[in-house]
Amino acid sequence: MASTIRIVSRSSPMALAQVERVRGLLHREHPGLVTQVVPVTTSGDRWQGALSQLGGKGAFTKEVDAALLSGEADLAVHCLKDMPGDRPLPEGTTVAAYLERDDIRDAVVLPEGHTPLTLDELPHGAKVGTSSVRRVAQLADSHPWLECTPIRGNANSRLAKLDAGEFDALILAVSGLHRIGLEERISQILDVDAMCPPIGAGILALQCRVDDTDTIDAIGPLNHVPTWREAHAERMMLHALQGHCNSPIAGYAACAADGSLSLRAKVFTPDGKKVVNAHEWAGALTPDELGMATALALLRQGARELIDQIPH
Ligand SMILES: NCc1[nH]cc(CCC(=O)O)c1CC(=O)O
Repeated sequence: MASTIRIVSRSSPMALAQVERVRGLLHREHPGLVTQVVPVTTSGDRWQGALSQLGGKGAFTKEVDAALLSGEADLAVHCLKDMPGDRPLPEGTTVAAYLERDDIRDAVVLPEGHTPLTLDELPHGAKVGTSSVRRVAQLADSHPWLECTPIRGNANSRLAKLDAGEFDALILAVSGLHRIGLEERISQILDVDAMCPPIGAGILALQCRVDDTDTIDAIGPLNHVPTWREAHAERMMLHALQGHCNSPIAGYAACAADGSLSLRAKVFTPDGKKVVNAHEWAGALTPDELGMATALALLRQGARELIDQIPH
């Protein structure tokens, strides 16, 4: 069993909070274990422009992967939703555990001290800060009077821009706000039917080297099986769709208490006017097979054309 585990982390408050959660779980499981944090800055953190101009995929994971593969660190903690979905993990690494899933919903946040409002109550032309093509597409259709405006940076810096008056509202993940201790900033939680979450929402994935059996053994007890099943179904669906970073894709698997697994998924046009929608139950299928079946259901309805028509 490992005596020390070095955990590579981006330096945003959310990333550091995620690492602290993993350290807490590891220390509870293995009281003698020593953990260390190895900080990195990724190109996605440095670049404030559109992610598509950065080669898009992997902007937040490239430097983290390098630290793992070079042996500078043993473990990486990723938001699953930020892991590239169109390509396999870097050769030599694996996700050896998924932590129990947090809230998958998005929330509306208003400037500090503002009276709570729902999206429906925001005035005509209100500036809503979000760069997510998934959020923009759904809002364009459901709330056409709002003006989505790009915003980048970590959640804390986005909130600072909101409080400085640059935006009238933000859309942020409920789970992320909890992780940085700012859930009291939530003005409205958006139901999954109103704002379908991204693939992998609220899931932390623990990545390590495939040959590092010490670390794999140490993190094994942290794996949450229902989350693992949901993650596999969602990720296979995303992989089979072969989206790009401008394709509004949304969806979530749900593992019920009796173990039955379902997957709902949607692909939108950027203006949200057209949507293809699938909802499949696993029955006897494995999570991967459910993901593939759901992707096929979307492709039969024209998802490929929809995705390929979007410039990227
Ligand atoms: N794109 C940044 C990011 N990556 C993961 C989360 C939230 C936590 C999660 O879903 O795991 C966030 C912040 C946000 O979208 O508000």
